[in-house]
Amino acid sequence: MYKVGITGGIGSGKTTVCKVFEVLGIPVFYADTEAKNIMIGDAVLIDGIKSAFGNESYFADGKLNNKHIAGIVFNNETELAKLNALVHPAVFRAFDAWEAVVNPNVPYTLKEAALLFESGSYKMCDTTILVTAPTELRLNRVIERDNVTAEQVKARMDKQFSDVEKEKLADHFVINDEQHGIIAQVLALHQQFLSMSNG
Ligand SMILES: CC(C)(COP(=O)(O)OP(=O)(O)OC[C@H]1O[C@@H](n2cnc3c(N)ncnc32)[C@H](O)[C@@H]1O)[C@@H](O)C(=O)NCCC(=O)NCCS
Ligand SMILES: Nc1ncnc2c1ncn2[C@@H]1O[C@H](COP(=O)(O)OP(=O)(O)OP(=O)(O)O)[C@@H](O)[C@H]1O
Repeated sequence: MYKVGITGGIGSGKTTVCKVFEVLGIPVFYADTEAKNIMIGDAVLIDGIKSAFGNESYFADGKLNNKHIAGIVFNNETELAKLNALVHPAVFRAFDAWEAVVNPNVPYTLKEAALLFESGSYKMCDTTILVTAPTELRLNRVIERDNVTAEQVKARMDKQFSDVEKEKLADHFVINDEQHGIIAQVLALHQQFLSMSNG
């Protein structure tokens, strides 16, 4: 099945863009959401996370203490590498399992991942989309959405490839600023992917 990877820096709007593809009937695998599901469902991973970041990584009811983990990893490269090494292989496996049961009649699938390029998982996709927006707009979107500080968002931006680095690796682009509408851009890409997946 033809596989499209989609990524973009924090707050670029990749999830919002994926929702438009979903309206067109395209199944989307959300790697960030899946990562969170696995982190509360996989006993081996839970143990690994507790030994790396402490028992307070989980609340008594089993929910993930995102703030606790984020506070450690986004301020320390080594700790972030540790978390990525624990979580990313499990997400790759979850994607393979998802793909094996997806409706075989769909023309293509989308894999949404914040770290598509950083993790190397773009190499498993047939083509890629990069969603971009100016840094200031991304910052403001995330501050509003997550009720966090600019410094917290910048700490995550610093741990991701810059848009310049990502642009070198991406095949297609969606500009999600205040001047460009995303719907027309998605429709145009959809037409291209339909012809690619048929050919
Ligand atoms: C540290 C955690 C618990 C913080 O949870 P929180 O709810 O605050 O953030 P959430 O997961 O919704 O991510 C929001 C955004 O933060 C950025 N981000 C998340 N993880 C990472 C990472 N490992 N490196 C760089 N940026 C990241 C992305 O832009 C992402 O879209 C969580 O992000 C996590 O478990 N990350 C590790 C898994 C991962 O790498 N996920 C991303 C790709 S699979
Ligand atoms: N074109 C737009 N117009 C208005 N609001 C938007 C637009 N695109 C995204 N947003 C808003 O900006 C915020 C960030 O968008 P979204 O969650 O899609 O980004 P993301 O790239 O998936 O972020 P993250 O990397 O944090 O997961 C959301 O609250 C979303 O509703």
